[in-house]
Amino acid sequence: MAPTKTTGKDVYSVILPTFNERQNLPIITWLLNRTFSEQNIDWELVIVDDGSPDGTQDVAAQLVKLYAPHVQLQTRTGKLGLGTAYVHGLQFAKGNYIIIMDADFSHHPKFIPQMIAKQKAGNYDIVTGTRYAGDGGVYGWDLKRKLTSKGANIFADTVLRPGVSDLTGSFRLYKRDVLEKLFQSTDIRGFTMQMALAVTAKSQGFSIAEVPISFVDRVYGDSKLGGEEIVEYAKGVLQLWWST
Ligand SMILES: Nc1nc2c(ncn2[C@@H]2O[C@H](COP(=O)(O)OP(=O)(O)O[C@H]3O[C@H](CO)[C@@H](O)[C@H](O)[C@@H]3O)[C@@H](O)[C@H]2O)c(=O)[nH]1
Repeated sequence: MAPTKTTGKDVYSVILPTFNERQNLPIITWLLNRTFSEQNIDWELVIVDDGSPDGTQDVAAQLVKLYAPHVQLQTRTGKLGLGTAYVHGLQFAKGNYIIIMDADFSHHPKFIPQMIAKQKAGNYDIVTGTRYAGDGGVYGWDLKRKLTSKGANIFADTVLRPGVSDLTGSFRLYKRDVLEKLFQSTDIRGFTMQMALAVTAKSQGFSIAEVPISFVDRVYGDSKLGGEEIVEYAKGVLQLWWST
């Protein structure tokens, strides 16, 4: 892909929440470095680790040295959840654009230049990766997980009508000030937060563009999504329906 045109002052901060990602972290960091370097884009990586027992923080500390000054490690004690990890990471991020993604390659860095180009083309407030439009897709999930994800999107779309094809996906590019406003506007966190941020953004008039992505299930480690999160999600949809 041809290099993406940025203003020269733009800095992209990737916030990467990690819990037990020791095996994935070196490769995702290498891929991010390669992607941004090839495009000559100013970037940083903010790893937010919640005391992973598998030694993720030791690996991250090595990466901080190896990729200096691009990588920083922020730690919290105990597993405090995906949503609050983004909020925590944003306090330390220096970029005027924020990218949030997973550490396990389900979100491949190769889509980042397309997301940046899309944002620039329309000066969008948010660009979201979508598995459910264009040539986007999901690979490697069993039927139960596919139905859960699709069902969660259909449920929220039917109740809230936000016009975003992938409400639960978390591979997104935000203008920093927009993300800050959204964090202040909704207190919904956890896995439900992606949906809450998109719905709140739409209700506040922010523009959202989409880039189709291939979501590939993780090879190393386990998903942290459980029944509790699914119940929380349903509650979150109804809470937003009531409040918007
Ligand atoms: N710091 C921190 N990180 C966490 C925590 N829980 C999960 N993570 C990190 O958050 C990312 C996503 O977690 P997974 O457990 O791999 O998520 P998933 O089940 O594959 O869910 C994906 O799909 C969902 C539905 O489409 C998405 O909503 C979700 O954001 C994610 O993309 C990974 O980098 C993981 O290490 C936590 O409590 N704390």
